[in-house]
Amino acid sequence: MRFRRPGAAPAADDVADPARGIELRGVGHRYGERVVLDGVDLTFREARVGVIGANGSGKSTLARLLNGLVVPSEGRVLVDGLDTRTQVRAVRRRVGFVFQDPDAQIVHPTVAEDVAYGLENQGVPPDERAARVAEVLARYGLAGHADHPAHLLSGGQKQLLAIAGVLVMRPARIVFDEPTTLLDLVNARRVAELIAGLDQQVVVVTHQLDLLDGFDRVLVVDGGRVVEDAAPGPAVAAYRALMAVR
Ligand SMILES: Nc1ncnc2c1ncn2[C@@H]1O[C@H](COP(=O)(O)OP(=O)(O)OP(=O)(O)O)[C@@H](O)[C@H]1O
Repeated sequence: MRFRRPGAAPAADDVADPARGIELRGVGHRYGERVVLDGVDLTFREARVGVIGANGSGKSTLARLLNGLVVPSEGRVLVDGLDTRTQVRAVRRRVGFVFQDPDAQIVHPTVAEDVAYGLENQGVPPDERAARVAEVLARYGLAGHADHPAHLLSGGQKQLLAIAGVLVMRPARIVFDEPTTLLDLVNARRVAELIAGLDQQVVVVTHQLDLLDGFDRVLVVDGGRVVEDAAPGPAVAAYRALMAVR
């Protein structure tokens, strides 16, 4: 039970409103002088959102804005009403992020330690931690690898481990930045099936267009702007048309 002094400011999570989803308001981003996103106004409430576009169009930057890995040079990004600029810790608890390269995410010597790391950071007690780690490793076929050195896993297993490390934190939303790019067809299909089965809201940046089958909404980014925002069929057609004239 938590007590609050009358009139005291509420804790960040107390004011979060999950019905608001993820909002980008008047967002622009520059790296130095270079403008990489401009005039982006979006609200994501759908369960499955895809982001596609040419290399360098700004997709990863857009993805990184969603959990505060990048703070916009202009405008605001709100997650359930929480501002990524001022409430980044609360935002990160709500939005997990899976990188293209799992080596960027795997930091601990063994598989189980790696998955436990975030929970430890959040002060989850050891018994609960062990149970949650065991559950998530079993779910993603890594139970037999719990004590193995993480860096010796195959590329596909590493990606599953990186995803397990995010899922064990139970975020309400997960952003995947090109999660299948480094994987062979079998592992890419496994990751696609895993994504399809998640209860969370999912935003996926990808060049693998069939990953978007069944998605609710797909954005096409070009030159730092969202140039199409539609169902997968029309969005992919717009992207193909755009690429055909280059
Ligand atoms: N940290 C950074 N510092 C400077 N420039 C950057 C940085 N990150 C990205 N950029 C530049 O911003 C632009 C957009 O990059 P971003 O990674 O968002 O594109 P992308 O659409 O995800 O590309 P890809 O499909 O190749 O992964 C690119 O020109 C890139 O070189």
